[in-house]
Amino acid sequence: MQYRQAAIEQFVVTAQQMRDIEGRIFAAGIPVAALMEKVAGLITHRIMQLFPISLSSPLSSHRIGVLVGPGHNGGDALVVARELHFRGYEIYVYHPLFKQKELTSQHLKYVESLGIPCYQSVEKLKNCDLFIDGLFGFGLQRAIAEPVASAINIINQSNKPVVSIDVPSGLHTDTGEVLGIAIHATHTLCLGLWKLGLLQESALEYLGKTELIDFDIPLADIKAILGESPKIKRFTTQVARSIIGKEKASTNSTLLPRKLVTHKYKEGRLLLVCGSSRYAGAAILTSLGARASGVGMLTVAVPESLKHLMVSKLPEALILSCPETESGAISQLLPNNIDLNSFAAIACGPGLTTDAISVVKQLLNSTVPLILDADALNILAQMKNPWLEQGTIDKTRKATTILTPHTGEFSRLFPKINEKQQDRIKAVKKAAKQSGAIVLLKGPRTAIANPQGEIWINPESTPALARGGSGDVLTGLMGGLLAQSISREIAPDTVTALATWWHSQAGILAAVERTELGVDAFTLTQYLMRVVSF
Ligand SMILES: NC(=O)C1=CN([C@@H]2O[C@H](COP(=O)(O)OP(=O)(O)OC[C@H]3O[C@@H](n4cnc5c(N)ncnc54)[C@H](O)[C@@H]3O)[C@@H](O)[C@H]2O)[C@H](O)CC1
Ligand SMILES: [K+]
Repeated sequence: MQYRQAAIEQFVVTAQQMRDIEGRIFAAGIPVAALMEKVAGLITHRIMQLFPISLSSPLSSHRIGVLVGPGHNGGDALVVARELHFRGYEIYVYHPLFKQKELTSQHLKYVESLGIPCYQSVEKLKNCDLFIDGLFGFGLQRAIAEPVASAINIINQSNKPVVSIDVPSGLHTDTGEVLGIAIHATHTLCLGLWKLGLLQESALEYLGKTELIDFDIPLADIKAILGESPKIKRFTTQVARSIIGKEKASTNSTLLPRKLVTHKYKEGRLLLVCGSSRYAGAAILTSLGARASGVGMLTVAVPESLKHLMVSKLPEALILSCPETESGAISQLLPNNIDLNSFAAIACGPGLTTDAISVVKQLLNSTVPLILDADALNILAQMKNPWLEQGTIDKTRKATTILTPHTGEFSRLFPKINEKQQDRIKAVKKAAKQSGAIVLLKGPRTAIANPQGEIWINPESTPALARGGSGDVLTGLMGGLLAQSISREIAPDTVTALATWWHSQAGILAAVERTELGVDAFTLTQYLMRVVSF
């Protein structure tokens, strides 16, 4: 059971893939009506848990308005309506005039025969305490028109809780965009497998709390459509656990478990290149992020004016003081006797300013796994070179390159890939293929793509992280994990996703304990240690 649950939670499907998977189980013999009964039974059970009839409050406080569309989403909703009716809830049905699918119209007929009031005007449901949205699921094909659009508007204005079945009606199942108007759900019960649209930024404000209702689709049928190793996956805590490995030390002192016999050079050598006299804090935050990763040896290259500050903040780190420009940026990367290729990984960018051009050029010519963030990305975007155009950055460098832009940096790096229009997941996939790098596109649902088209999505985060400095912490943390992963043979895109997961879990934990206002970047670095003992 454990294994199934962990696997199921990772999968992500488009509407077509869901249709194909369900087509297989129907072809294998389960009647559509039987599956609908099973699914709707699971939904009913969950709704009764979420909204129990408490004996103390009169039944009338459990008036439930059920919104029924013409397809099987509506069919689900009618079965739920019927079952809640038998369990004492007061049910009212709204079913706009549509040509209904056969099974749906049969269920409507039976619901009416039970004396459950069914209306074609949503006004009649205005005294309900709760709504169940069964208007459209993954069969939505076009923008929602009248009269359903007005009905949805009335429901949204009612400020009553709404439980959406499968997908909030009006959201595109794959891109998450709003087709005309969409239900603002307080809960979304996604059926069977997570729909891609629910992981898209544009959908987030419509979802409410999301959960998956597993209706026992055989794994073989899922893999027959998605493949043995699906291209798009959710990076869940179970995935993090599986990467960290069962042999985790019980002390959980580091995220990547260590052998009893080890030494600092075996736990990774990381070089950070960051900071400027204008942005000294970025160098500190990046270094604190790296420290939290448990990396064995940390070297930080900063402009000479920051050396003493950095030594005082990070006594354990080797601080390299570099010559600086008039503006206080690093002008020359390192004293000659430092071999860049002696590091397991390099991370560069936070607080660099765009004056540090020669630094980025020098790092690009190293043959070491390299993370470029912040101003290193802006410098890369300004450079007239083939790095980003011919899918060559990894081949030219003969080492992994990881780019970690937020939306603004992304559009400067990849101006032709306008991720605002299309879905961000498609955009980051294109960018990775076009550049040959691993590309992480930051956001409330950060997506990480490798050049082979495989994508990790971070399914859980917190608005508390939308603050200056939290990206610097991520860069340091990611660099530290990358440096340690080389000896553990964990793929760099997986390490990137692991760092993202760790960073957001720390943010979530900090927000719970200190509210979303209490998660400044320095505090975040302190919570990173708290996550490992999960
Ligand atoms: N496939 C199954 O048997 C199961 C599906 N599950 C549930 O059913 C829906 C998917 O059902 P489907 O009938 O394919 O489509 P919808 O109910 O999502 O859409 C309704 C129907 O409406 C038409 N339509 C599309 N867009 C519009 C529009 N803008 N305006 C008016 N009408 C529109 C179109 O013809 C659609 O067919 C899935 O989400 C689940 O809820 C069960 O869970 C499992 C069995
Ligand atoms: K729905």
